[in-house]
Amino acid sequence: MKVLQVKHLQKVFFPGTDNERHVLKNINLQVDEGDFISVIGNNGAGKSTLLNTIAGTLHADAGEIDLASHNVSKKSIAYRSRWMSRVFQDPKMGTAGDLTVMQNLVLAQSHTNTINLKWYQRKGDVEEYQELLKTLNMGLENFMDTQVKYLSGGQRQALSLLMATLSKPKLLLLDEHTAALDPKTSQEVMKITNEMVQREHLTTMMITHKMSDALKYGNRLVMVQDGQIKLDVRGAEKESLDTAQLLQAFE
Ligand SMILES: Nc1ncnc2c1ncn2[C@@H]1O[C@H](COP(=O)(O)OP(=O)(O)OP(=O)(O)O)[C@@H](O)[C@H]1O
Repeated sequence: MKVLQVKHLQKVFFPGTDNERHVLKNINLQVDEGDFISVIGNNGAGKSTLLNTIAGTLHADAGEIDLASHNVSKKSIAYRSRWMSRVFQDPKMGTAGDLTVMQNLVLAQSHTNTINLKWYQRKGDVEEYQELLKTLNMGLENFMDTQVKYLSGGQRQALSLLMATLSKPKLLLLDEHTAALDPKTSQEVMKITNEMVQREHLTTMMITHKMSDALKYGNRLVMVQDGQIKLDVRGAEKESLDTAQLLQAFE
């Protein structure tokens, strides 16, 4: 079953001026349920613009976006977020620094349920959240009442991931979500990401500049180049790719 269908998507920045730039040129992409897609490409290729138009941060100039069988092309970010979650490069973007770990989790949950911050302070619920945090293996279950601004970047990004997936989104968008972390933490967060995606069967699009991660994780790899999809491989074909072949595909 398809989760996302992008049809003839186009985005032009500064149209009609000397700076006119066609950043998305007739992009067509179908994302099936359970796909875990690594999205790679040169700086300025259009990867983030593609994610931004899917998420609704930017509106496309032409084309159509169907998400969970709804035409969302002209819909707001809020409307699309019924089915979609996003984690950004900056760990600060996905969490509220002045709120505690617990309060952040409650807030994330309240996007789908009508609950309030107090309601979820009951013992049973605290334990439920602690169990969830334990799955991250970052010791966050011991910091339930700590303000998130005091966490490390890796802990904060792992929490962002958990918050983004609490509502069991149909589509998870990861926009270079490990790029701001040190190499070791980046690998830890990548491992957590993969475990979460597999456990929850999350359909995922992940932008990364790390060729090794793009090859290692996911069932599918999409390369964006100059606003177009240059490469779209999956399954055994993806498995057989190596870094040298990928680098060759870059122009
Ligand atoms: N809001 C915007 N207004 C004007 N130009 C933009 C805007 N967003 C992106 N661009 C331009 O569109 C082009 C593609 O940018 P985009 O961020 O999508 O590339 P990318 O593939 O994600 O690159 P990177 O790997 O460097 O993040 C770039 O030339 C960028 O300067």
